[in-house]
Amino acid sequence: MSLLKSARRIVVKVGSALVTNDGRGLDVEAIERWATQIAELRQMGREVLLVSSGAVAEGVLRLGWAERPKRVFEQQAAAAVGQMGLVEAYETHFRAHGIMTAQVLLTHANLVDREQYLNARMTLVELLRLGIVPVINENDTVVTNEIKVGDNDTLGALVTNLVEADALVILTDQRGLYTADPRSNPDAVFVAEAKAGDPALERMAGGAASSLSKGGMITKILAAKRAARSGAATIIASGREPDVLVRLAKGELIGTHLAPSTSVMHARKQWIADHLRAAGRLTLDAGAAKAILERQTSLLPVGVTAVEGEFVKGEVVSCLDPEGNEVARGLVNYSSADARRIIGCHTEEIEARLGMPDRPELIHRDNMVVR
Ligand SMILES: Nc1ncnc2c1ncn2[C@@H]1O[C@H](COP(=O)(O)OP(=O)(O)O)[C@@H](O)[C@H]1O
Ligand SMILES: N[C@@H](CCC(=O)OP(=O)(O)O)C(=O)O
Repeated sequence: MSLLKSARRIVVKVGSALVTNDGRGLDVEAIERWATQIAELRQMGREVLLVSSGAVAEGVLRLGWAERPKRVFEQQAAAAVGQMGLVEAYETHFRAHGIMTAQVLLTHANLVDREQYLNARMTLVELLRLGIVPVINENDTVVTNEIKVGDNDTLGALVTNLVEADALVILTDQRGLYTADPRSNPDAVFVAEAKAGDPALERMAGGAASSLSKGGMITKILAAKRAARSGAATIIASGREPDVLVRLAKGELIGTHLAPSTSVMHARKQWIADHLRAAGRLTLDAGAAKAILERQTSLLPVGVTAVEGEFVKGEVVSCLDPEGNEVARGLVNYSSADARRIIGCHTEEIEARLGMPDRPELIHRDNMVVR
């Protein structure tokens, strides 16, 4: 049975190629169809948030450029132009069903700052309570390559976790996941059901098919793995399949269904796991890495052999085993300068090194997510 049948709160993500009719211009008929389907979902008692790509692709078209520009400031200009087209189209077509839309542009920085994260969550939940469909995109105009989420499959998963949605539906230009990219492998076999997070899926999925899109199938598979941590199911399906959302919600099996595992991460730990970049890195000795992996213990300074990067207390840092593999991430109790002074120390030596008593752990287990 479709994983959407019992989902009450749903994030729907639509990709650039779909939204812009393969780069020919905003596909207003497709937008009209999705609005009609989402209106019907709402009548079925479901809450829907829409994550829409297409700002850059539409902007490129409106500006008369031949292809997606390489330079960041040109992409940002295109996004600002194209986003106008997106919101206008969504607002018009949802209004025809008596539904208001709200534009929400998010950045990675908004989602890692705890206060902004909680604010974004409250705002989105309030919009849903008011019966509004939030239309979400990355705020491309203000983010640079280094600090952006980068693709809307990942943004869709972050939003799913943020609002604790039950399901993420990724609509794209393929039926779903195949064992290899069907464009270049005619023998590829369709995958109807799998477990989100299964590493075999990552080996099947390739990159984006055209310069219009960013992610490809791999970001969709990784998005499913990310969304599964908060217990959400992911469905990858064709946005061109007639009535796809409504049929899924009624229980029909369409597309690839990726079920979450049964263990769900606590919301606060989820927020830590959804930091896409760590502010610094701690290298652990073999004993500390093992204790964290096997017993989920706190990280004490005595088990750390090196500190890389500059960070302040409370930032997210990555913990590496002696071979350099990430074993955990967590909120650090010390700045990088203080951490460098106490690594290798036993707890009773910390006070002497720093001149004052402080927390015994570098990262407390409650603030740590084991990979
Ligand atoms: N294993 C796979 N199964 C299906 N599609 C794949 C696979 N590997 C790569 N792809 C490609 O991913 C594309 C969809 O991703 P993308 O172009 O980023 O779309 P969107 O704009 O919807 O995010 C497909 O058109 C397909 O060519
Ligand atoms: N924020 C960008 C998203 C680009 C993107 O992720 O595209 P896609 O891989 O088609 O979902 C835009 O609106 O153009």
